[in-house]
Amino acid sequence: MYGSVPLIVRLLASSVSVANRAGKIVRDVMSKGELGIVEKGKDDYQTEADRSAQRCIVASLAAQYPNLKIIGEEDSLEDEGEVVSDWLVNEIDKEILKLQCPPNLQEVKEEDIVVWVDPLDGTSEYTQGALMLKRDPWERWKMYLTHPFISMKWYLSLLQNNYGFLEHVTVLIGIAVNETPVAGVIHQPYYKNIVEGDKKIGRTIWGLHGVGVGGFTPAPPPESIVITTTRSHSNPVVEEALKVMNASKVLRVGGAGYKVLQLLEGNASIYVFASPGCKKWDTCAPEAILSAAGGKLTDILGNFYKYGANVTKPNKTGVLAAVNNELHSYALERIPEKLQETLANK
Ligand SMILES: Nc1ncnc2c1ncn2[C@@H]1O[C@H](COP(=O)(O)O)[C@@H](O)[C@H]1OP(=O)(O)O
Ligand SMILES: [Mg+2]
Repeated sequence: MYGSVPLIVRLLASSVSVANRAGKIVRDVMSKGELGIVEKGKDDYQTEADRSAQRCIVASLAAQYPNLKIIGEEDSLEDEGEVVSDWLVNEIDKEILKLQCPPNLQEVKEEDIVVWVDPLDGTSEYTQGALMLKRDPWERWKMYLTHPFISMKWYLSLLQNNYGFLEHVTVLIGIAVNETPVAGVIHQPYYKNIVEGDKKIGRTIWGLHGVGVGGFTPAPPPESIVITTTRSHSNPVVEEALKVMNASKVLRVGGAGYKVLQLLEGNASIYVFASPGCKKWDTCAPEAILSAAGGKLTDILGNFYKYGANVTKPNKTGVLAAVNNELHSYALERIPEKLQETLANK
C-alpha cells in the first residue's frame, strides 16, 4: 500500500507504531502486578514485560518485513509462547511516512538492515518502580522481601525518590544499515505528557539520518559540564572515568535510552560509562537518534561500534556520548590511557 515510500521510512514509521504498542504492554504488565522476574545473570533481570514486549515487536516487524534480520535482547524466546493477535501491529505512523528520505538511503533493501530491539531498557528501574507503586506499606514490604536485588539502603533511597524511576524505562528499536545505526525509536511508556490540555502517558522519540529527530523538543547542552551515567551498574573504573570529567554535576539515571534523552533535552552534556555491560540493543536506537541530531556515541576509546548481524553483542569497551563533536572530544581527551587499556583488555 505504501510501496512507493522508501523502505527505511516505512520501517521507521512501523517501528514508531510498534514501540507504542510495546509500551502499552509494559504498562499493562505493571498494572497486573505480576512481573515474573527471572535472573539472567549478575545484575541482569528479565520480566514478563520484557518477554511480551519483545514478542510484540519482533512478530509485528517480521510479519511486514520478512527478510529483515531482527536481533532482540530476549532472543532465547524466539520460538516460545504465542503472539496474541492483539499484539500484532500493522498500523504505520502516517506522520513519519511523510518524511523526505535522504538520497543515500532511498535504495536500502531489507537484506542490508539489522534491527536491534531492547523491549525494555532500564529493567532495574522498572522492577524497583513496581515496588514503589505498592502504596500499601505492608504490601510493599512483602514485595521487597521477595525482590531479587535491592539493599535496605537502596530501598530507603527509593522511598525518598517519590516512588521510583519509571520514567527511565524505554522501549528501543534501532535500525542499522550496513553496520551503522541510521534510524531509531525511543519510546517512554511512563512519560507524563499534556497534549492539547489532556493528560497523556507515554511519548515516542525518533531519528533518521539526514532528516533529523522528532517527538520531543531538543535543547542545547547545559552551560557547565553535567555527566549522565549508570545508577545501577557502577564499579571503581566507572567512577574513575567520572572523576576526570571535571563535572559540575553527575546525573545517575537508568537505561541507555534515557541517558541519551538527557543529552538531547539539554539536561546533561556527556554520557560516560566506562564498563562492559551495555549491549548492541541498548545503544543502536540511542546512537541513531543522537547522531541524527548531530551528536556522537562511541566506546570509551572513541571508536564507533558496528551493528552488523554477526557482531558480538556486548559493548565491551563502554560508552561515551555527547550532543556534539566538541563535547565528545572534551570527554575523550580526559579519559586516561590506562583506563582505556583496562577496558580494551577485558
Ligand atoms: N552489568 C550489566 N548487566 C546487564 N545489563 C547491563 C549491565 N550494565 C548495563 N546494562 C544494560 O545497559 C543499560 C544501561 O545501563 P545502566 O542503566 O546501568 O546505565 C541497562 O538498562 C541495561 O539494560 P537492560 O535494563 O535492558 O537490561
Ligand atoms: Mg537495555
